[in-house]
Amino acid sequence: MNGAGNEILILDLRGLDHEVAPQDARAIARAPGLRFDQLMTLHAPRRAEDDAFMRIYNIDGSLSAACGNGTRCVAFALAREGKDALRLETDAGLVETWRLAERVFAVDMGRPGLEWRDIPLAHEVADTRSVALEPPVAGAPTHFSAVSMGNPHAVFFVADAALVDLEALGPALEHHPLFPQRANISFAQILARDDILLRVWERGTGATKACGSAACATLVAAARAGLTQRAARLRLPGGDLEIDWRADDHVTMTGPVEFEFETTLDPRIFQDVAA
Ligand SMILES: N[C@@H](CCC[C@H](N)C(=O)O)C(=O)O
Repeated sequence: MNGAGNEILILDLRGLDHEVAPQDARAIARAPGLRFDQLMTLHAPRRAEDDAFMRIYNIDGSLSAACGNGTRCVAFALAREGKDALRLETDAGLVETWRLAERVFAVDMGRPGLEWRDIPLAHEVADTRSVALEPPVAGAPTHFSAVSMGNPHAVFFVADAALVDLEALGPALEHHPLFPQRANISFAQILARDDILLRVWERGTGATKACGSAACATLVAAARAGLTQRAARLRLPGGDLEIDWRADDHVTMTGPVEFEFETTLDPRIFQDVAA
């Protein structure tokens, strides 16, 4: 499936007692015809009130605790079972989803983490709204805003997002010593007080057409800096997301999903990797 162009592979393990190891996620990422930005595994719920537990893997096999676009894709997959509103548990806690139209879903992404330990950053900073990039990275802005949406985000405000060399700056910033758990890197251009252009380098995956949690983190960072209102359209290369930082401090993300194809996994993809 894809959510605003962010490519998501959902592996439904609800009937099985099986965990996907990082090397399995990497093997699936390399299997012919199975490209993804994130692999979402669905598991039986651990609490009676939830619909499923889900894990989120990047291309490099690393785990994330949040994936906004993937969560909308899971919501669409489970809507085929007649559930238009869901409670999904992740390693970061509960996310709730609801359907607004045939292929449009909203996700309550929870409260942003704004303390330096929440992100986490490598050392204490007084104000996560403007963190000095030390040591500096050639070609990158000198300051960024740090936000956790359950996963770590660094948001750089730039005058022209199209001019950013994402392939060069993305890896250097993802692995910057300020981020002990690495970070998702966003370059945001403010178009209006309710309109933001965004390009994202995702931790563990690379440049993607969209990143829902980055869109949420960017809106929070922009509103904290007084650059926008608390609700805005985020324009990403793969499509638009509507983000609302609500008065109760939760962030709601709304956007499209597309179903691409369904298949079963050929176990030989794991043997190939072992060999
Ligand atoms: N594409 C996702 C974010 C996926 C996780 C991220 N790469 C991380 O490691 O935190 C989204 O839509 O939020």
